[in-house]
Amino acid sequence: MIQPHTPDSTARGRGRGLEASASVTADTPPAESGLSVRNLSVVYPGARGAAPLTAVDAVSLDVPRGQVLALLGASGSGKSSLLRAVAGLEDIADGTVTWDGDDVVPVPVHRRGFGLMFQDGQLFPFRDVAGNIAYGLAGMPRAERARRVEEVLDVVGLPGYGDRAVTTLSGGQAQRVVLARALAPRPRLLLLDEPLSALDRALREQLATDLRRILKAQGTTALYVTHDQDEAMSVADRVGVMASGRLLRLDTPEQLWTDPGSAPVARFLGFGPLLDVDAAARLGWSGLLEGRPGELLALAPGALTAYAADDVGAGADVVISGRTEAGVRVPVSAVGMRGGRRVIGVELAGETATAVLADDGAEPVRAGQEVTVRLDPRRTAVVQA
Ligand SMILES: Nc1ncnc2c1ncn2[C@@H]1O[C@H](COP(=O)(O)OP(=O)(O)OP(=O)(O)O)[C@@H](O)[C@H]1O
Repeated sequence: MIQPHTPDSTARGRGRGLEASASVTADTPPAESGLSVRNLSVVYPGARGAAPLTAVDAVSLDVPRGQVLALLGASGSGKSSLLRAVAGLEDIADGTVTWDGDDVVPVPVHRRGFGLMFQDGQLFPFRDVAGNIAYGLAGMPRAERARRVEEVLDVVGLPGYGDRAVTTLSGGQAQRVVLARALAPRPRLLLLDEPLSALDRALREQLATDLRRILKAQGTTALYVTHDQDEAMSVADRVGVMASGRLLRLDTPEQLWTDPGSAPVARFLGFGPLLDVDAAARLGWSGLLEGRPGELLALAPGALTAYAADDVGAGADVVISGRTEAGVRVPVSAVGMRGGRRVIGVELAGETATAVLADDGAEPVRAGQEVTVRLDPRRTAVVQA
């Protein structure tokens, strides 16, 4: 049975603006511990007379020691430019980057004590696994170096792989070696740019979970760039959502899901449709927007359940603001499977929404027929337009 809805149970953080939702602002003093970025901008010169391009636009954020922060955003949103600027690989047009309160901008890349891991880690093909990992440990006594190589191979789940030729590794194993190589010198900050993007989905999911475990076990401070929201949410303590060079939002995965704050962030996380008060009223759901004038009701993935049978008495009633709402009859536009469950596309307020098909014993559902959809109010959020 779905619990009675109270507006605050699904839509917290009233009145959060885009700017107010980032956890630090340009005026916040740099943190005494860990990475602090203030008002950082990266501007690329325009090619052949074109206007310069602001790839990172006045971004401020902190990564306290031992925390993992993921930057999430669509292609071209400026994530890599920000990461590269922190690494020292890109000039900054404005702003500051500090570690433990010390300015690192004048410090050359290789002296920052930051480690880097990219999508294609580019192992040296002529060195074995141990040789690749030891590469960053020059200057360490031989025996200690060998011990550290063994240690990080254990950490990434490849014990005893030191003698293997890197050309014989699978894609997943190769990226584990790349991670081991990045971790070996114990960087004070690890910068990871789409480290799993070249892998297939199943491997990506497994490695994302492993990566989080490894980074947390090592106490690694990390900035992690990805366009994959599941990856960001599984790896990071906090997730920053970027669009057009700006940091729209920075929060814990849980808080982002319960309160995305604004329409662009909600859309990027996969919420939809986003209903204004009129559309919500036509569907009988306007109670969820009570006291939130001008804002939108955002439906999270899985918010809708569809019942094919005419008699949907078996389905749970939805209680919105003390009223029991009947289901809504809508036409089916598409049928399919997702994550092993039958899902259907339904037309809702001019948008196609996905509903999970309830196992109500009905005949197979076809495009064009009508079904009843019910909303789980706990899977909604109220966001600024
Ligand atoms: N060296 C460069 N010179 C000029 N423009 C660049 C350069 N690098 C990136 N850009 C532009 O800056 C913007 C931000 O790019 P960036 O690579 O930082 O985004 P991103 O979010 O990491 O995207 P992706 O996920 O595709 O890598 C894009 O419009 C891109 O075309």
